[in-house]
Amino acid sequence: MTKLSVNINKIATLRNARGGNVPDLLKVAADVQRFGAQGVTIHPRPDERHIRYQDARDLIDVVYTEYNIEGNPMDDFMNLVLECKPTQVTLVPDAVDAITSNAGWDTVKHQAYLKEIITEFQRNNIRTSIFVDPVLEIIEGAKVTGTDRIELYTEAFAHQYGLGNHKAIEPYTKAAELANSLGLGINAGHDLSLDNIEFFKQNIPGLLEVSIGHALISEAIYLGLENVVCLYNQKLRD
Ligand SMILES: CC(=O)[C@@H](O)[C@H](O)COP(=O)(O)O
Ligand SMILES: NCC(=O)COP(=O)(O)O
Repeated sequence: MTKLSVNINKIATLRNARGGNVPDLLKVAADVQRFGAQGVTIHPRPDERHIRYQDARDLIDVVYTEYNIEGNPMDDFMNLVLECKPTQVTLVPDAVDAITSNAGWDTVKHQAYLKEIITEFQRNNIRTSIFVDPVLEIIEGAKVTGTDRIELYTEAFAHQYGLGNHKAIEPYTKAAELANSLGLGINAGHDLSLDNIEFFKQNIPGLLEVSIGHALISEAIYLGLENVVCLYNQKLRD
């Protein structure tokens, strides 16, 4: 069974739009777990445009499944993760002004840097995962960093699959086979959705966890919209 970790960034985006506490991020985190998610993911960004650093702290008492914090390991992020002690930290090399995560690590070029950071998190009993493209040298480089897991960056797969190009899965399958042979755990995420998740899962041996946010929250809106419009109409009847 592959674990589903729900990324709740978008709930915080919606909350921040009005400055209050609707929707309630902590309630959503509690609810997704009650509904069956095996993990909660957040990606606090330096500008706190969605998840705030205080949210990461408040979630410690709410997340009783796997708590996964993603981000670029700059000093503030490192300190936050070491304070929160989540189940897993996922290191993502995104620029401060990136709209969303848009690249995996170059695990060859940044090997010494990653090794040092990974060692620090592991010393604090935090499992590590690093965000990578499905490139064989990059997977080999990831092994040398000492990371427990990799997270396959699935944007390219999701995009191509949406265009009908099912062959786009091939580099991911090969990367997963190599990761398995090297003893690296495999996570995956970015733009996974109800449309592509089944095919992805079927083609990735040993897929331990997927973190899904943007599509899942959008799908929740669509799948809940009919119900909510009906509920309003019931209350508005003469
Ligand atoms: C690491 C990754 O793939 C991300 O998808 C991410 O956590 C989403 O971040 P945003 O919600 O800020 O786009
Ligand atoms: N690690 C990927 C993640 O948490 C969610 O990415 P997305 O589903 O919002 O694209």
